[in-house]
This record gives sequence, structure tokens and C-alpha cells, in this order.
Amino acid sequence: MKLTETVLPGVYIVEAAVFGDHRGWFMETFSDAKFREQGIDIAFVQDNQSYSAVQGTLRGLHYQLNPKAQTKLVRCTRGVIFDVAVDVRAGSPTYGKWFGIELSAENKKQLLIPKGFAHGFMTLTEDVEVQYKCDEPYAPECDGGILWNDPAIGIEWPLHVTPVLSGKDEMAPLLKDAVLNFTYNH
Ligand SMILES: Cc1cn([C@H]2C[C@H](O)[C@@H](COP(=O)(O)OP(=O)(O)O[C@H]3O[C@H](C)C(=O)[C@H](O)[C@H]3O)O2)c(=O)[nH]c1=O
Repeated sequence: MKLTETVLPGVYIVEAAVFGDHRGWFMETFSDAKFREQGIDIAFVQDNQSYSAVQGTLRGLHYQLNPKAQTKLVRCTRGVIFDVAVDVRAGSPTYGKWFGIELSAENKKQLLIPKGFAHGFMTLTEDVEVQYKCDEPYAPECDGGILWNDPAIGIEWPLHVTPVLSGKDEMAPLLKDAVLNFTYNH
């Protein structure tokens, strides 16, 4: 299981070994032991799955506030998404910076997004399924969001379309107005 740190320290691309044979393939999508071997110790407690029918659906940018902040391990098991993490930790050298990557059923890549980062994705195909592990349970009272196209963040979403959004995401605040309680610890 290969973990590659991105331009956002703490955000990793995760590539599991894929064992192919005449029937198809097998992979360990998460391994606590393999993460620990690389100094990453996360106790996931909840698995999520979402389905988005339409190309250009955008879910995000979301986070849960402390004390229920979530680390997420995200993968796309049908179709293709552009997955994005944004650093929202006060005092971080990469505060307000984003990283995005194509995750797909085909490339089998995953993105590990630590606490203190907002997360969102845009579907690049129809019929998209996304699955992700979280290390804190759902806590709606700690729900937070930032507007997907905040110019201060400047995410370069691949599809130049008006995305399909939830009402909540349509009305999300700009980063400067968002409720945040994350601090950067060196
Ligand atoms: C996140 C979550 C939601 N729900 C319920 C609440 C709503 O009735 C319904 C849809 O929730 P929401 O519109 O927040 O779902 P998404 O827009 O896909 O939000 C998620 O997508 C972005 C990309 C994320 O990173 C977060 O995990 C999460 O915010 O599921 C639950 O029951 N448990 C949960 O953990």
C-alpha cells in the first residue's frame, strides 16, 4: 500500500496493491497494519457511501468541527470524481490552499484527508458511487461548509458547468465567513 504525500502536508494519495488473475482482481482497500507501518494511526468508526446520478454533481465543501472533526479515506467505486481537500486550519502555511485528484473505479486511487480539511468532489461521469471511511461518527451539530467556488480558494473544478448542488451547499458561506475551529499543530 503506497502512500504519497501531496502538496498539502498530511493529505496523502493512497494506492493499494491490486492482485489480478484470470477471474479479475483483489485489493485490500484499507489496512491498519500497513498504515501504521508508515506512521499513520487512524481508528475508523464509520463507512459512508453516496450515489450521484448526474455528471456535474458537486458535494461539498464539507467538514465537521471539533470535537467531531473527521479524517476521511475516500475512494470512487463507480465512475469518476474530482476529489478535493482544502486546508482550513488557522495558522497553517497552506491555509486556504487546495489539492485535487481524479479518483475512479478504474484507477482505484484513494485520498486520505485529515481533520482540519474541508472535503468535496465533483462527479465527472454519470452513475457515480463514492465510499469513504471516517474516524468520527456523523455529528450534524458540528456540520460545517464552505462555498464550492469561493474565489479566495480558487478550486479549478474540471467541468465548467453549473453543478448539481444540495440546498445546503448552494448557501454555504465563503471561507472568510465560515465557522471554523481548527488550529495548525506543527
Ligand atoms: C454525512 C452524513 C449524512 N447523513 C444524512 C444526512 C442527510 O439526511 C443525508 C445527506 O447528507 P448530506 O447532504 O450532508 O450528504 P453529502 O452532501 O453527500 O455530504 C457528504 O459529502 C461530503 C463530500 C463529505 O465529505 C461529507 O462526508 C458529507 O458532508 O444523509 C448521515 O446520516 N450520516 C452522515 O455521515
